[in-house]
Amino acid sequence: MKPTRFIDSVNCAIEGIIHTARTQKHMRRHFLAALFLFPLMLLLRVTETEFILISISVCFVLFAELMNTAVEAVVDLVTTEYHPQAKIAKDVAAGAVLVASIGAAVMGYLVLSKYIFPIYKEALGVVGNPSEMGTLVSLLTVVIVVVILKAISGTGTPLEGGLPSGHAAVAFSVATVVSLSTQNPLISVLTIALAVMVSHSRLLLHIHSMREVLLGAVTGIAITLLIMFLFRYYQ
Ligand SMILES: Nc1ncnc2c1ncn2[C@@H]1O[C@H](COP(=O)(O)OP(=O)(O)OP(=O)(O)O)[C@@H](O)[C@H]1O
Repeated sequence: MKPTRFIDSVNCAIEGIIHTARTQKHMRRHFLAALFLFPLMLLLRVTETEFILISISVCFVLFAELMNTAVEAVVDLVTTEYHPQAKIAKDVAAGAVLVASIGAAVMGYLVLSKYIFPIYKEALGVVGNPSEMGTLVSLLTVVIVVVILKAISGTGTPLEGGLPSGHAAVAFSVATVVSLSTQNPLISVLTIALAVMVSHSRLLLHIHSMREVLLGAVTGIAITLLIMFLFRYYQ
């Protein structure tokens, strides 16, 4: 039935949002990101203007996702068969979400990096610069531990597949070493982005599952930090 009262219209709008959150995993991720972001902004004591800028970016992403879901519903109503025009409509709507998300990520970076980077730099300083020997030993240890874990789990071959992902372990180990060597948060973020891309490629190639990649990343980071600590302690 068509709503006649204002309260009914608001109810319908909220139902639309709930439907989107229930059916679209991206919307749930956007909501989770927002849930994490708002307390973080309060914790970091961002200025009022910065709070407004990030809030607008977050609303814009949610808005784009709602529009994307509406376009998908209308297209599916018209046809569930493959149609080039249907593809264009859905792809353009998805493009809108992508543009809004990139905008929000850039805004988040510009605003939050100046609060987070000094804390991150301090954390890197706690572990300190790795020595050449420490770097070699940590990389070698990561490879050995990965092979042992693969043997224990009885999955994959030493160089491909299985638990954990060796590529993810080495990529994150290298990212950790580079982060500690440079003590530069921006370079650290960039190398971590590269490590994430290496790990993601293993998922795309269906060589590893998410669990294997995550365990690989944790193994790479944990072992590298441990070896760096040990070298610092005994030198
Ligand atoms: N009827 C169709 N005709 C042609 N291509 C289609 C059709 N339906 C979906 N597609 C293609 O599949 C993609 C995903 O569409 P789908 O309806 O599955 O949305 P979704 O999985 O919810 O995606 P999104 O991540 O964008 O929300 C579209 O971007 C489009 O390229």
